[in-house]
Amino acid sequence: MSTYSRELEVAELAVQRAAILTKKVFHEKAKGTVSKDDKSPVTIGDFGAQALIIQAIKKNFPGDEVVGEEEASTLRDNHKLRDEIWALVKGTKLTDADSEKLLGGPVESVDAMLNAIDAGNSAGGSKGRIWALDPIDGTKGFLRGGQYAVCLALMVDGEVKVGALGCPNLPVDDSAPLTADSGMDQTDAEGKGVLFSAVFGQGATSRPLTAGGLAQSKPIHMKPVNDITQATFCESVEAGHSSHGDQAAIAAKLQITKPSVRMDSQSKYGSIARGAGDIYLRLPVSATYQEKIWDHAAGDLIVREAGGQVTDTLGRRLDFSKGRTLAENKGVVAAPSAVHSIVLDVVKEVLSKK
Ligand SMILES: Nc1ncnc2c1ncn2[C@@H]1O[C@H](COP(=O)(O)OS(=O)(=O)O)[C@@H](OP(=O)(O)O)[C@H]1O
Ligand SMILES: [Mg+2]
Ligand SMILES: [Mg+2]
Ligand SMILES: [Mg+2]
Repeated sequence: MSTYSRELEVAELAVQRAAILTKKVFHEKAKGTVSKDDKSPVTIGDFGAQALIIQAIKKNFPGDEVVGEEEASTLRDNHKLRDEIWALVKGTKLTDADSEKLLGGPVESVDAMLNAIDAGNSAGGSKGRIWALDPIDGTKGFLRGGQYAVCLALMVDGEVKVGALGCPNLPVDDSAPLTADSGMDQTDAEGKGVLFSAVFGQGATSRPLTAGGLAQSKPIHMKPVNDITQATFCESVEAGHSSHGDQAAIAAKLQITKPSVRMDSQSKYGSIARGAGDIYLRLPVSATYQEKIWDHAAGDLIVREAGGQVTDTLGRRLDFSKGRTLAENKGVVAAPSAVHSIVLDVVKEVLSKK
């Protein structure tokens, strides 16, 4: 057995099972959205997916810690919301009985569900085995029928070793053209949904996210960029999450002519890793915001294993060992290794003029 093969299998199945839940939530009218302290939305899908994934991790690797985005305090006070989530969580399982068994079976009770959600409270850091979990990345995209991702990564002593990204609204076909997703409902066309994964030193793969699809793994690679002016770059939908203005200035300096592709979530990392796009730029808007490790860990590994380089705007590798946030990094620049330094030089030039 190759290194981390069991962790990879558990991660992939856990992400696949969580995506069954998130798809169900999308198709139900009431998505149970509440606002968090930072005004960002969280839905019954985010809580339910976090419970299912942490349950699977704890059953298989009881000593591991989890840095998860959500926590259960609002649910302990709001029983209506809690019960809606419980109905979802207890009704979600994989169709393949052996796979379901491998995940450790269903969550036993409401209390076990709340405790699983709260077990995502690790402080992170540079020692030991710690999973980074974003049960729904791109919650706004999820709500509007755009891109979102179920994201899970294992870090060992601060380095990402395993990553899995479930993207229910991306096409399965690695060569399908990349399209902007703002405002349109891309959900649930038959055959949609891709799972990207990677193990450190073993390459990156994609396969259908659906039942049975996990056996159809194919290696993925970033597309060689021979002429950077023809490159496709992706960026966040929300202008508050990355600077569209700085990104446009960088593209203009690189003489990139194609318009940017705006999509929510780590589906940007998956999309460039399989060569559907080329470059992902995330230039900071705020001087104080620290990126969260769960928004980047799986994508960082998948892009690097597909032949890419990922750094911040100063050229430093993303450092996942600093706790729950990327406290030592500013922004993200991801591109094929062969052209990363060309892009980074222009990023620095544009930022230095501000
Ligand atoms: N101010 C600020 N700056 C940068 N990033 C922020 C900021 N606020 C939030 N977030 C995080 O952005 C996550 C979604 O990132 P995306 O690239 O998908 O953004 S976007 O929704 O398309 O704009 C989103 O992840 P989810 O909460 O999981 O959806 C947030 O963690
Ligand atoms: Mg969120
Ligand atoms: Mg996120
Ligand atoms: Mg999230």
